[in-house]
Amino acid sequence: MTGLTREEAAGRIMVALDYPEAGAAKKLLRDLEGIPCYIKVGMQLFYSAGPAFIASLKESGYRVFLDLKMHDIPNTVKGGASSITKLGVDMFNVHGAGGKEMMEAAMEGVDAALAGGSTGGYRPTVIAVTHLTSTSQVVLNSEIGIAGSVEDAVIRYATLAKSAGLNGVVASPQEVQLIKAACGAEFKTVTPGIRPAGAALNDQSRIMTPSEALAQGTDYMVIGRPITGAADPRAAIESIIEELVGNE
Ligand SMILES: O=C(O)c1cc(=O)[nH]c(=O)n1[C@@H]1O[C@H](COP(=O)(O)O)[C@@H](O)[C@H]1O
Repeated sequence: MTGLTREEAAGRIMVALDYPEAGAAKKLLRDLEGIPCYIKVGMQLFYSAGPAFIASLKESGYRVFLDLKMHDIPNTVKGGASSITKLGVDMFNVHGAGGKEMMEAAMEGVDAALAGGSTGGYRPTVIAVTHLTSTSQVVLNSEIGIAGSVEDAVIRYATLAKSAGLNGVVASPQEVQLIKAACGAEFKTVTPGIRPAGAALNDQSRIMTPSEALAQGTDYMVIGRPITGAADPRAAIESIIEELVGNE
């Protein structure tokens, strides 16, 4: 196997900008200047800073994953997907729990936006959340009421997402190999629940270290607090890149 270059390693990292407003997020971006990572904007920042912040990220040349986890009736998700596509993001997500028709509607929304021509024909990668990485086996069975293993439940959503025409899923790195086996190597895996050795778990449950996740074959690892909560965020991401370099 060939090792990753520093640039390739950085490109596998999606930094989660979980901040209350644009100013704090921009400070982090200044700290990370020159590192070619992917940027994830979630609901906290998007509900506050909105499309203007996405536009500023794109103008700065970042690849952007807009993580709004849509989960609604098909018609509403179709409209949401259309609006998101017009923002020109590189990736967005829906909840697999919305079902196949809802996921198909998301793809129709993308097509409708592209047909309108407002994105210059750029097609975003659409992925489905399987089971949140904060969900443990016990919570899945006892609280949510889904019987069986987390792995089986994740694979069910992944195969459903694939059959709906989506490009991949969000899951824990612990399920990557099963997803690739069930859905093919080209089906993207985006994995939060990444914790460098010794880092605080916070509210995550199904976790792995960056190098363990890479060894599973994950395409992208979403990392928030281990970088954004560090005293020196640039040193934190550099140390993760270092861990990944040469390790594919
Ligand atoms: O869709 C996501 O990005 C997501 C799905 C999931 O199952 N678990 C999960 O943690 N996330 C997101 O990934 C990020 C993880 O952040 P940290 O736990 O701070 O590394 C957060 O922005 C979450 O919203």
